[in-house]
Amino acid sequence: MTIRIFDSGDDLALAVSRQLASRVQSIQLTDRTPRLVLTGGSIATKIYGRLSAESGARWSAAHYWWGDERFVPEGHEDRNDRQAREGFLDRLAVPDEHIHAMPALDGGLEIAEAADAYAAQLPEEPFDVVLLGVGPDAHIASLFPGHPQVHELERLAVEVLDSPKPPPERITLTYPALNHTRATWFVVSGADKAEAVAKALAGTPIDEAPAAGARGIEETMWFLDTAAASKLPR
Ligand SMILES: O=C1O[C@H](COP(=O)(O)O)[C@@H](O)[C@H](O)[C@H]1O
Repeated sequence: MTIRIFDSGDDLALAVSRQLASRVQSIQLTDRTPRLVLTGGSIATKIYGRLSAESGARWSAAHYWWGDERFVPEGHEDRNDRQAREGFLDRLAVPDEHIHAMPALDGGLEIAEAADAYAAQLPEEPFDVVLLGVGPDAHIASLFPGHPQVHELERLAVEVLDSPKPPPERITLTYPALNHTRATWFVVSGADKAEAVAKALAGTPIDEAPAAGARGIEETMWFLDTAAASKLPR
């Protein structure tokens, strides 16, 4: 596991955008298609805004999934896919068939069916990078402390009906899907996340700190700003 600490959220976002571009580029140099899992959340907006066409990565040739999504109508401002489309997918001309968005409330499926439909769309091969924001309660994706979804080992995507953070209805990947990845990159900014980061890195049980349960097969990186890192032991 690697921890990188930056002076500010802006510095963190720039570093993650550069490292992601370089990872995508090196995968493409081996003639593989990069498979990336996106996150919602505040720092993700900054990262997406810094992804650029000049970086050397062919963003339009990569494929994108989500770690979680809010079960609201398509195009709703709470949708994590809208955030990513506005942040970079539209700007960098990523074709629709590469964007594997989770089903929406108005998509014609009940939420549990929608979760199963999404699970069926996941690749068999591992993801290349799973990006994860972390909430102040140490949640990742929509795996919340004390909620049964953290113990799901069979289904790859599940419904959440009572998210403590609005909106209440969501779909989330579970650990078996999130951890089927070469690399896991946590991206965390702000003093309100400091305790969550400290708990996760101390190996607190997943029931209390879901972030403690995510890891990549080859690499687990924590990108923190100094505020988010402020409760780590020296
Ligand atoms: O609700 C969510 O929250 C987390 C963290 O968001 P943040 O704004 O506190 O950084 C995010 O990772 C997740 O994708 C999202 O749906």
